[in-house]
Amino acid sequence: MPQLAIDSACLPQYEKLDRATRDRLLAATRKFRELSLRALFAHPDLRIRPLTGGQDPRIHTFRVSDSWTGIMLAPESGETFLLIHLLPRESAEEWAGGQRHDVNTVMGTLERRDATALDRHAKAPEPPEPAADPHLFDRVSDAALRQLGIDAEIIAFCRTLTERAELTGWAPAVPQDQYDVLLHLADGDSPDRVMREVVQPRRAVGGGDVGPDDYDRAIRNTRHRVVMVNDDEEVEDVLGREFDAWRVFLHPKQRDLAYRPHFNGPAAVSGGPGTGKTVVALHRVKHLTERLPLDGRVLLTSFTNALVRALQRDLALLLDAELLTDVDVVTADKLALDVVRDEHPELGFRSDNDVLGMFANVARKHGLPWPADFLVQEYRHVIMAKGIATVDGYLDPDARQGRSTPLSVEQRRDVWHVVAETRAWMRRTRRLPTLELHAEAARILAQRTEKPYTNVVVDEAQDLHPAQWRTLRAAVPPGPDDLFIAGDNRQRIYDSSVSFAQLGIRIVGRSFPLRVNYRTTTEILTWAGEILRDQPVTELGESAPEPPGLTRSLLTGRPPVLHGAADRGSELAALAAQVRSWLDDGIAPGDICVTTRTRRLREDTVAHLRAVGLPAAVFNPQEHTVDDTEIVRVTTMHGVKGLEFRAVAVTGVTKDALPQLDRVASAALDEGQHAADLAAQRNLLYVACTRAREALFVSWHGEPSPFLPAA
Ligand SMILES: Nc1ncnc2c1ncn2[C@@H]1O[C@H](COP(=O)(O)OP(=O)(O)OP(=O)(O)O)[C@@H](O)[C@H]1O
Repeated sequence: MPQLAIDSACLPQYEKLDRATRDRLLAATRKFRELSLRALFAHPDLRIRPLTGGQDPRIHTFRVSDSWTGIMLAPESGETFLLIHLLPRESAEEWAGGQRHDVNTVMGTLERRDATALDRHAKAPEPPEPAADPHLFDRVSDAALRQLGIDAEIIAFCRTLTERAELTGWAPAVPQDQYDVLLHLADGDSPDRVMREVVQPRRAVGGGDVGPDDYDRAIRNTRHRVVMVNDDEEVEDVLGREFDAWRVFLHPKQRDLAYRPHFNGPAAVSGGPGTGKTVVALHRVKHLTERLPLDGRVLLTSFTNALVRALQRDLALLLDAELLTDVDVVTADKLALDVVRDEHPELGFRSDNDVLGMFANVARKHGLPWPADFLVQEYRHVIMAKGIATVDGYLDPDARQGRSTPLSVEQRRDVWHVVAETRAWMRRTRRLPTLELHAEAARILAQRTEKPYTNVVVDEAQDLHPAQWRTLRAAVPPGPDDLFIAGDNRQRIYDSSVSFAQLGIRIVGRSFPLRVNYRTTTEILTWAGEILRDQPVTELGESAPEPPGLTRSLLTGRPPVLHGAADRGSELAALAAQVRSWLDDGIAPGDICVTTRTRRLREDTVAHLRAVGLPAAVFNPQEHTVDDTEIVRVTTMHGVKGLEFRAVAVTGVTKDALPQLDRVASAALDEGQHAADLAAQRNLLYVACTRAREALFVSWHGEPSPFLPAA
């Protein structure tokens, strides 16, 4: 019986069909699965026709409705039909006539090219050019290109290119996997690296070569663009999910990481914004849950309540209801609170502001010279970060490694005294701040022989404090697949720095980068990348620099709009005009997000937008979900962490606000902390700007922030 596969190019087209046409398409796809080849080709309604004079004899068209045509690859010998595209009748034949499909025998994938356009290019007379002009791929030999799966036609084509932009302009015509190889080479990656990162992950499952005529196997191996469907439900499920393509079409590297049978210990996935780390984490949960022992449980955790709720929603799209019950999706803080409350139900929660006040009180009582800020930092970044439990531990010469303010032994004794007294006070009053809850949770979990989880998957890992990591580490027995960690140090916006090795999380040899951005246009990503110019990026959980490598987007669009206003009133007026213009362009209010530097400005901005008749509301990621489509959300820059919107306005990027110096430790107090706090604020601007999918508006009043890229 024939099999049916669907190319991802059909998804956005399906969105354009009305209900009746969708039903007709569904009925047609049923016939492709159920009828014999003879009956199919003779079917009067379907009117399957080969193209006359097309580039690819396997391409056929069929009738979906009077106005829509389906385009199908019907292999001569094989069993598998591939639905390639859905197009309005008047444009279908012209498009289909130019396309050709070939098996890439090196990667084992099925690729499509615009053969007519490439022919035309090959036959065009060479423009006169100076002989010495370098070509884009001069440094790569034909033999190396062949090994990377570039075929003769594309080798000849790429030898004519002199600039990257020429290559990207040809993206729709060049076979998709070969295009990816060429883009990596154009960005300076070595052939060895391209082999490792692009070619190998695409190679056929089960190994071995895929022959040039083995269309069936190539179709099955092209899982990043093609999905096999077995029944009506699956067809509808795939086609009706343009915005959830991540559920079905994983990048080969994403699939490799998510569905690798086992990692022999903790594994980490890093990569710039929008590279699909969350997507990989979700698929990893699917993989782990499907293999869970009878009494096993999986924990999926992220940073804020809003992110946790978004993960719950997305996981429900990926997992059967039965499997979902084996997964807890909660923040690390909620886990710690539950573990502690289990043993001490009476314990309450204490805010960080409260902690600052307590330190100030105790220091004053003892007449000590340090400001409360300094004591809180010593408590947070030394004592709690390193898990120091005794004065001797604190007096150890290595304890304060990385802190730049020297303290004599006597001074350390004084600091320890203040910290110990404050902590005792917290316990006496039965109200603990987050870090204390984690210390207690980790202690309780360490004593338990039965750990609550079989596997722990962590998203947005870059901002967790070592105390939070200790809870997560203690929640799962060490061993294969214990921790799967996704994060990006470019997006670290809080002040914690973490050494996985010191926390007993050994990821050496199991740390993998993702490099394709699926969210943001090249224009926005490139501009935002300049915010981090000269700022070295370290590897997740380590102090070593991240290996070099570009994050690239395959999307293109308009450059960011930058607006400098004379005063706050004019800035707000420009913001309102921008939001209105996005709404006029058909962007739904819920697809628009405005960020501000502080909470006070957030409230103020909402009030202004409402006053001019725009549907705006405050978004607080600890309280709200991200599903409301009726309002423009206004949130702080911290509040957009991990989220994305079609259009984002980043406001108040003013010299006095970024960096906000009252949130930066003074260099006199601790130089290292000063630099780390500044870096976190620079990252904050980067995070806010990289939430935009299509449109980014950045504004300030008075002098612009020094973090902004030079005009
Ligand atoms: N294979 C894929 N196919 C289609 N869309 C994808 C794929 N992978 C990721 N995406 C989409 O790209 C966007 C970014 O993905 P995701 O949120 O997982 O990235 P991230 O690396 O976690 O981002 P960030 O670090 O910026 O929070 C999402 O809209 C996601 O659905």
